[in-house]
Amino acid sequence: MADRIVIMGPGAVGSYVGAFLVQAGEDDITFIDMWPEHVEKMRAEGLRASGSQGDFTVPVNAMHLTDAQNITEPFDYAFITVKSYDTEWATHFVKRYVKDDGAFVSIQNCWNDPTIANIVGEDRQLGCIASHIEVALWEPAHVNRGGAPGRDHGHTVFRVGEYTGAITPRSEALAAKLDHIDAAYATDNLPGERWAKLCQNGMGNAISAMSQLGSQEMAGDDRIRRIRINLAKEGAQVGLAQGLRVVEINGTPAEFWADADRGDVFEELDGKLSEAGGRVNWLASMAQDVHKRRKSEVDFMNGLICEKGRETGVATPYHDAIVEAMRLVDSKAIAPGPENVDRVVRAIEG
Ligand SMILES: CC(C)(CO)C(=O)C(=O)O
Repeated sequence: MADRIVIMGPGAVGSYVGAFLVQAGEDDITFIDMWPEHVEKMRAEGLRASGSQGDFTVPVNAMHLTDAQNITEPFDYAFITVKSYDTEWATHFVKRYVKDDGAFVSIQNCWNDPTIANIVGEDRQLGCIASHIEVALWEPAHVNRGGAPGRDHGHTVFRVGEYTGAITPRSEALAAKLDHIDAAYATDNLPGERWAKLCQNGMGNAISAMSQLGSQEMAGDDRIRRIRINLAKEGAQVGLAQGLRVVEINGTPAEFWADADRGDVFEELDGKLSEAGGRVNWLASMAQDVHKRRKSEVDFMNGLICEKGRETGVATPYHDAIVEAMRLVDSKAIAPGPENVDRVVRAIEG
């Protein structure tokens, strides 16, 4: 069925998803964004998607925030794709343009589903995890995917779940739309999926952001691998302590990460990480933000793991140190660079 979909805040993920949905030609897609040059260039030249899945440009309907007042026909879906710290106002802003029975889909990192559900109602909220999509918007109107397509190696990238839990015709229909881009499924386990992605981001994004090292450089550095294993261990322990059905984190069960203090488990995880540099030396989204001198999502990512750790009585010293260092980067008190890895090591290990 053709739906009217608005993509609210098309950064890298929103632009990538939107470009493919426009190309698929089944739905009517509108982009609303706060970056004037992005909107202007999309209007003038179309939206280009390049990288591991080919290179194409599609004409798109792109609007500045100030144009939205002219929207007359309400949308069936709003895909919320802004950074976490913009979720609240962006949801309020777009809500008036969505049908009363329309739905809101968080295609974001972190765990913004409760924030959106509080604004629109639980029964109108869905979350979509984009697992290992690896996309970047380095210039207006051009999104690039560095990561290998998940479908090629049995990995499901898009996981769509209702806030209220059960798989529904709506979550299945959305998964079918996203399956045009890469492998997708509907899930009845949004919190467990979210937490696994949070751990995946929590173990990589901030360390990449503060050091400005890419995925291959991080895979080749034994200190960074040790930090990352401990970050994943803490994240997995906190997720399991909350009673979540945490799905695999980077292809490995959460219980295994949680057990990383055992020497043999640590060795196995270390071996896996040393081989997981990826197809290109990729900068995680938080590293892209720091590079662009934008605010990071650290409080919504590692900060959330610390907060839930305190609630469940699980110690999170690595995440605490990461949050502290990233706040210094965010406030420009320290510059990003590889020396910040030593700062984190010193803060934890003395
Ligand atoms: C895990 C990773 C690095 C790729 O999907 C990501 O989600 C991000 O860059 O935020």
